[in-house]
Amino acid sequence: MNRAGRGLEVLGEEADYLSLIAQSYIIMIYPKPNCCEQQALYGDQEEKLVYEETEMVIKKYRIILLQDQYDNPCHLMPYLKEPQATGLPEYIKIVEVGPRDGLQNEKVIVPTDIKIELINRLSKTGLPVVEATSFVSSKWVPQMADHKEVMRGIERHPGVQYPVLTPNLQGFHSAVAAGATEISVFGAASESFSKMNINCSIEESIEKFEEVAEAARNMNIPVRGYVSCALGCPYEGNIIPAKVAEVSKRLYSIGCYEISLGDTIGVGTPGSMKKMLEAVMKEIPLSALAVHCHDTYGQALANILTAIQMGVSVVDSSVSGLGGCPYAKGATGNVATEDVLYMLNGLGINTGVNLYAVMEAGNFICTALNKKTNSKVAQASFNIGTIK
Ligand SMILES: CC(C)(COP(=O)([O-])OP(=O)([O-])OC[C@H]1O[C@@H](n2cnc3c(N)ncnc32)[C@H](O)[C@@H]1OP(=O)([O-])[O-])[C@@H](O)C(=O)NCCC(=O)NCCSC(=O)C[C@@](C)(O)CC(=O)[O-]
Repeated sequence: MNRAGRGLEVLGEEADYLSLIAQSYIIMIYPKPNCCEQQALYGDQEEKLVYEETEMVIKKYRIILLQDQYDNPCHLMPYLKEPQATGLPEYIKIVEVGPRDGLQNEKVIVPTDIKIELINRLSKTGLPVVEATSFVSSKWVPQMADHKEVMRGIERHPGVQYPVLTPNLQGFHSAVAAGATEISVFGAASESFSKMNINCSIEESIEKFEEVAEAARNMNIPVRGYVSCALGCPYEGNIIPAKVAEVSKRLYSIGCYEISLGDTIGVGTPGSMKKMLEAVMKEIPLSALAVHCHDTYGQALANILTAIQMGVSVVDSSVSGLGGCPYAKGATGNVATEDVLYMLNGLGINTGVNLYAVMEAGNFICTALNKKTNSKVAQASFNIGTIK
């Protein structure tokens, strides 16, 4: 069977797509990946063949066939529709941060097997990135002390990246030894927050990140960079957009392929998001920007919409809206992945993620933590009985 040929037919016809499913292959369409995703995905010769044959014909997407990866292929259907002419990005990459940012703030230590099961469930939803844990000091963040066991215990799905936080070389080496293939450094646009969070000034932090980035580059490990307090700081209040732009530029210049702008305490509004992004976009290509919103003041979705209207196409979110930062008092959860997906689905924007499967993963972790979901979408779905 010419699998590549069938893949091309599928783009035009849903019927062909379904017949492909019937042959137990599932088609996934991604925007063109960065090189690291390619490495992860193209270990298999057949997949490589598919890529090479289809890329000539389809400019915007690449196609990969994965055998029986998902229980429910229906979530892939929206890929097949023509994107709406809204001026918004056609595809948005969702970076799921629940297992790290979501759980790091839980007061009671979450058993390692629950963390692993959560990551495994999220991996089956079509999410391209699931941030797994952080290699930080267990004295500072006891909840992440089982980072090695988590990294060793998870099932790695093709096409899914599992980045981990590493504040310094010590964390980097432990992460690599535990099998990490992507890492994130995390700085801040606020001196006070930097000191409270990672016990050093912004300048000192960038020196440490530079060492990490160099070590990572030597091992072909991609590095993502966070800039916390991009829209406000729990200690200093307002942060000027120029400072966010300056720190973002530094992180980009040391080799971070993506800069995630964190509204750490969820104080931003569409107005401040716009001003901050305008400043950052002068220094960094739009394609390298992500937004990471907390929902403390209920502004997260509005802020994300503002960012995507400005062309940002990477959004961090956390299943069930779990989260907070141990060094940002009062910060509530991250924006819920379910709510972001619901909004993006409504805008006709592809994410490749199955909302229903994410809600089920959310139900799993909320049951394990004995807490109610913070996702409005999951709450509404439970209320009307679409999930038991
Ligand atoms: C950064 C450090 C480690 C500096 O901590 P330090 O105390 O300044 O480090 P140190 O170099 O002086 O070493 C002191 C001890 O820490 C150990 N140590 C040193 N480094 C590591 C490491 N990597 N992993 C494990 N252990 C480490 C080191 O071995 C030593 O152990 P001891 O000899 O006392 O037994 C500390 O401040 C820390 O762990 N902070 C935690 C920060 C954190 O995880 N914050 C939450 C994540 S950031 C966030 O949530 C925001 C974000 C990303 O989501 C975006 C947003 O919303 O804005």
